[in-house]
Amino acid sequence: MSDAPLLVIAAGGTGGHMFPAQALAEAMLAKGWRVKLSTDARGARYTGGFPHSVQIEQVKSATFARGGIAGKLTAPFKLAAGVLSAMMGFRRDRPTVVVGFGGYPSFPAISAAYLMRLPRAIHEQNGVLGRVNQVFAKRVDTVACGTWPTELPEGVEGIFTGNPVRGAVLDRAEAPYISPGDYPMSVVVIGGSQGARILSKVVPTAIAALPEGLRANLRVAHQARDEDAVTAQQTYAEAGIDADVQPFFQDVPARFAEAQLVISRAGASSVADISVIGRPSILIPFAAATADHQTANARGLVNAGAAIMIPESQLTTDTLAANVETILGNPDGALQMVLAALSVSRPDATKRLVDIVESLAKKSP
Ligand SMILES: CC(=O)N[C@H]1[C@@H](OP(=O)(O)OP(=O)(O)OC[C@H]2O[C@@H](n3ccc(=O)[nH]c3=O)[C@H](O)[C@@H]2O)O[C@H](CO)[C@@H](O)[C@@H]1O
Repeated sequence: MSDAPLLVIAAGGTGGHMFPAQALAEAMLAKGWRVKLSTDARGARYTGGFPHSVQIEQVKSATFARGGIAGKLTAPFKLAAGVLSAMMGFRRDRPTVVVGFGGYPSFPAISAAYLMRLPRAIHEQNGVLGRVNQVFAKRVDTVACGTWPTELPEGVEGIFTGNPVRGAVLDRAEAPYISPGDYPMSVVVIGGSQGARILSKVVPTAIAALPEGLRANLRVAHQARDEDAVTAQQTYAEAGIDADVQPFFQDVPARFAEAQLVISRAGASSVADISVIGRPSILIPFAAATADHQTANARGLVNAGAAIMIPESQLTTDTLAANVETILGNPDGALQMVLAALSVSRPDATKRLVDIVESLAKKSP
């Protein structure tokens, strides 16, 4: 067996937890470390992009949030079995450092690391700790935060690392910005990985309601769910707006780079992409997100003066149209928003995470 140091990454559930985990895995392999990933069946769906040399271990994950009464009753036993199995694995593998990225599948490995006093950290992507990260915030050496500020329990000091972003986003970090003016301009509308119904309802009518002079200059790229696409496209067409409506844009980084304005949900990665490329934005947090974490995600950009936040409850054609006009009607203000977004961005989030792992490794017995 190689005597290279071993990083165990524990993550799961959704892509939101898995993508930053993948970024760290790639960076540590490049540093000559071995990497193991501990996840569950749901998380395993997002492992396609992980390098082949990452050994993937599937754990049985248990959550109190699903599975009805039977699920709630058996969850503690499943969790305990998972922790025991992780401890046996750690006795064999002797990890140098363990890092959790949230989600229930990260519970067994971080618990085992805590019980065995192994150097350990968690990374939280959102501005509010998820349930599992909440449990461990006081029981790890380092709490790394993808969003800043993050609401942390009293006595816990987080480190702002940022959320790792894709290479295609980094390639366009600080892309030159053409301030709004009397020429063709581009607006990008995205609703997170699944698209957002409410944006398809309100954004096309708001754009259609803009003053003629402004509207005539706009091209819109709008991510819409299949069931909303036809109506959205029609509304744009009737208002004479050149709109490209798709269920998912593969080239969001390139489109952001060309955009004068982004209208978006406030998922952690969307916010990170907007910050790193540096674009003015109107953020509409998903009101039903756990602990309203999307509002917390938006706060950094809003406080810096880089974004306008519209709560879902206040999202109407009129409020949105007024805010779009405010941004696109003020070239200097739009440029200030770009600079503000860049001032709070963390394009080096992966490197900051690597630094944390390397400094924890010094504590390894
Ligand atoms: C509904 C919900 O609960 N969403 C959660 C989910 O976000 P969800 O996965 O929806 O969204 P994120 O904003 O974190 O990530 C979306 C990513 O997809 C990209 N993109 C989007 C649209 C498109 O057409 N093409 C494209 O490439 C964005 O640029 C971004 O990089 O996990 C995040 C991280 O825990 C949370 O912050 C979100 O609250």
